[in-house]
Amino acid sequence: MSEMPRDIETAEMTETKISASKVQVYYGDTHAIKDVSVDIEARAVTAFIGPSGCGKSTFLRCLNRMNDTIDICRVEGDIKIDDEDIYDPKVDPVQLRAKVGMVFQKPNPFPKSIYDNVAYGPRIHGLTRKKSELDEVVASSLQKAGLWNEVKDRLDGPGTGLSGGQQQRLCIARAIAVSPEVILMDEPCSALDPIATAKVEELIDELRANFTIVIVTHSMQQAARVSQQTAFFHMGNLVEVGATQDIFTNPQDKRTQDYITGRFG
Ligand SMILES: Nc1ncnc2c1ncn2[C@@H]1O[C@H](COP(=O)(O)OP(=O)(O)OP(=O)(O)O)[C@@H](O)[C@H]1O
Repeated sequence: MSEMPRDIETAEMTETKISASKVQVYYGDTHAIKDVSVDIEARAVTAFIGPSGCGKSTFLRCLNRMNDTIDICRVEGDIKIDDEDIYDPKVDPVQLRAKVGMVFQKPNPFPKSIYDNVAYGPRIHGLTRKKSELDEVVASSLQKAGLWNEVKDRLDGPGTGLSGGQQQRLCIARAIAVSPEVILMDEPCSALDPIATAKVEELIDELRANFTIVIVTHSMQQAARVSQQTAFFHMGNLVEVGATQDIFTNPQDKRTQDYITGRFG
């Protein structure tokens, strides 16, 4: 039995990795994210759910400054990762995106070999000194992504020659190869069949031991299966955030309840 006082125990269990405060996002005149504040737990999976167009992907892209690449997009407010302001002019977005990796809806391997896909990040960031070290990073990233056994005999083959589910796990291996702390996933299973989806979900569950994961999903079943924390967005507002089990069994806001019971969305 734990001897730890309850409040200390709870504080340790919910270490915050990302803290967003009063975030606004505009695309030109469109106010896409409205005053969103949320803490994202370290080494856990947080799911962003909500109806189409509610701002899930926009908010996700704020977390590694991917919105910087959209000309008409303007982000205001504070986002800190481990207490560092990621919008500080001192922060190099390229370095930030190594620390906060991203996996997209459609698997997007580079037109290169499986090996070179995974080696790409470590090479451009100069993370390894010799070929044997790079080999080791490639192998361990593919192992962590649950793909090693399927590709170890064809590392020189093209990444695009893999099945859709394998390609998505290759993209996850590519993200892992630069040792990120956070992995953002924007509907990572929407292009996959149920078996490939199950494998990626299993992988997400394993990865949360070492990474902070934020996943946008249209599937409430998926959010319930893979996440520990769920945030419900509606029309640019963050309506409710909390433990996944509480959001799905005891939502506090009528809009959350209507969404999870399928009344809209
Ligand atoms: N590049 C862009 N330029 C202009 N408006 C955009 C852009 N990207 C998103 N928006 C607008 O911002 C709002 C939020 O879109 P976003 O894609 O973040 O929602 P979402 O919840 O992820 O939607 P979905 O579930 O359909 O992917 C929408 O009104 C959308 O039209």
